[in-house]
Amino acid sequence: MDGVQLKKIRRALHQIPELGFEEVKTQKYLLDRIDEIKSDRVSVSTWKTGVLVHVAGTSPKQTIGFRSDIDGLPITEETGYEFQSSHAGKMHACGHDFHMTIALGALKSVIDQPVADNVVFIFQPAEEGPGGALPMLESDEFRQWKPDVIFALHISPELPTGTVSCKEGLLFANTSELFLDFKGQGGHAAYPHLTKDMTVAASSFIVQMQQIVSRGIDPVESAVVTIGKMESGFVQNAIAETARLEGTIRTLDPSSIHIVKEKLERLISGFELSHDCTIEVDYGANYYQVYNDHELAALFQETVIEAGLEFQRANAAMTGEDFGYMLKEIPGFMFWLGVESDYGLHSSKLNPDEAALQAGVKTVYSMVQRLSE
Ligand SMILES: CC(=O)N[C@@H](CCC[C@H](N)C(=O)O)C(=O)O
Repeated sequence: MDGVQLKKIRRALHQIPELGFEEVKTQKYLLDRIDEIKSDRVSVSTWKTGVLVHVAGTSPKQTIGFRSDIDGLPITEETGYEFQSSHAGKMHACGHDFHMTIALGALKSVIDQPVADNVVFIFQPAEEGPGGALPMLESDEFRQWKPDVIFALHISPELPTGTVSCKEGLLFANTSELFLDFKGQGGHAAYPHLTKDMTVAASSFIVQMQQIVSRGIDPVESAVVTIGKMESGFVQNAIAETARLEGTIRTLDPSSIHIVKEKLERLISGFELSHDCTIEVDYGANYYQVYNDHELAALFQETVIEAGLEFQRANAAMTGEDFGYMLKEIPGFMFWLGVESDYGLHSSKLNPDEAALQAGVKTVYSMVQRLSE
């Protein structure tokens, strides 16, 4: 596919972002495009809102998997693009429109220029939440074409367009979502002494919880606790009886996440006592770390450089990815692809450079060819 075709696909996908397991239009769009390019060596299957495409190799010894996530985020787009999201309050703010486009481009390359091994393209729902990788991995649809080796990409706004970045070992963190529901006695704004103000309790909790990482985790380990959303109250002159905090916990060491949770629960008990309230905690979706296979990451670096693409060694990041579950079971790796955006991932103004699409397709196809030698 040339740059113009890739751009067209990316823009069409960009307009229809859907949340986890609601990717109905996205699935249809993918199936329509796959239908246009498929040959008699191609078999297609669906799992929930996801899609799997198997391309039979010319003399297969193994199956190579490439996975793309397909969901968007509950963010209101502010890019001002003429092709901006047509779904109010939803946006491809994490680049999954790029990931899908690159997967379709690489699929077309594998169909047009066949390789010896079987290749399966996996379009996986619900990466942002509640997590599609683990249930998909366990599904019959996935198991029928289970790859022997698997890889995936993520766009990187911080890297120059087309630069590929990877490392062996740990790439992404262990994660746990965090939802906290505070409940106490609300009342009139003029009578605070007769209430248990949940806005004050939740605000104070956010401040206190900063010490979990700074004083509870070994400084040579890394951890993050972020609250991304806070809700409380209904009107300016009433004291809120409920408050809700939504956030995420990230750690580089899988065991540290339990330490953070244990300290959080102690803090909750203390707050329930001191603020005379109840606090319910829910850890939502938990993702296992993305750990790249050493040999495959080295082979990938060699392949990228030989293909004439720019390569930069990556550092581990506190981002999370449910692709970690696939890597726990199947050897493989994940890599970053530079898209040089003025705004970062999960920004309402994320504006990745579409010139990276062709570099992405070339990278994926070169690695498929290399693995298939
Ligand atoms: C690459 C990326 O941005 N991934 C997301 C994964 C979200 C996991 C889950 N919803 C959580 O927040 O813990 C990320 O935020 O890192």
